[in-house]
Amino acid sequence: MGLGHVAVITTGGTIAALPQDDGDVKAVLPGQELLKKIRASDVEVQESVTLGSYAFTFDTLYVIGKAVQSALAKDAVDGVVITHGTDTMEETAFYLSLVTPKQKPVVLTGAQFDASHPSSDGPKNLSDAILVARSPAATSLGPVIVFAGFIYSGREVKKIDTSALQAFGAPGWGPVGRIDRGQVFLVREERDRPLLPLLPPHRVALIRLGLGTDGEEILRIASGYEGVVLQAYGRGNAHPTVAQAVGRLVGDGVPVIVTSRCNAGAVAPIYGDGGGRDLERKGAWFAGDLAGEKARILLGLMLASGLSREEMYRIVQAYSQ
Ligand SMILES: NC(=O)C[C@H](N)C(=O)O
Repeated sequence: MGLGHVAVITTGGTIAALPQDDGDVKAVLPGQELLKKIRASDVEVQESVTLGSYAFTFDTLYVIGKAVQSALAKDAVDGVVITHGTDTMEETAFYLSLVTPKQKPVVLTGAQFDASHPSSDGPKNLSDAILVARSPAATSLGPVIVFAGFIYSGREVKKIDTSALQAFGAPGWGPVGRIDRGQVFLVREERDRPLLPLLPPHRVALIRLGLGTDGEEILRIASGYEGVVLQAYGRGNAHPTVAQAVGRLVGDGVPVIVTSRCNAGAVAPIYGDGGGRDLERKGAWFAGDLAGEKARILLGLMLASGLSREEMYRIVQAYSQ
């Protein structure tokens, strides 16, 4: 491994999980135990939470964000690794990319097989992540996920498989780099986008449309929320009554962002009769190929930051491509 002092912040997940007597698999291992399996030198460990990432809340994101920023602020630290459950890792990676200045590499990793498995992927993923955290060139990528030998952008990455070792992908784009025989290869750049203050995001409704989802349903689900993200069909289309619902929400001061329930590709206002053009006419913002789960974090953080609607719109544009 190359040189450089790395802070490893542990948060639980399958990489730190073991089967318990009752059969439940739970995140239990202390941070030092994860490191023992890879004989890494020049690494400090800091435990944050010890949870499956499915149990995270926006407050957990904030706690991790603070831990990352204080680790980055230490002169002795050259890069940061966060061990994390895979279920919501893409959301934490994106949240960190919204709030973390690009000073040093920030890398998230985890495992699909728990630590009791004879060939668990955790140790390899962790040593790859440390390697990337020691690569100054990775700084400009912002927070990334390193998994199964590949490096993914925090904006693009998605968990694509519930059980395969290749748990992550960046549909439509592919990885930004890979690790091979102890070397880090980067093939793409990540553009600079506006940063937001480190805060717990506000709650935003994330509504995935299914055939027949109508405007009334949308209003019922959205009731009480400060913001709404729709995972609409294809290019960003919906039943015509959904456009009326969007008009109502926007008129009441509730921002609405349109994303797609497709795995890859951007939304765009193209169709009429309830299509994206109608949603746009009613005031919805289109988020390109940003995933709905990430648009939810972005909108929640913008609402927490108290930005004007114009500033929010500009930031959605910046993150939509
Ligand atoms: N593979 C994993 O890490 C999944 C795990 N259940 C989690 O904490 O998200």
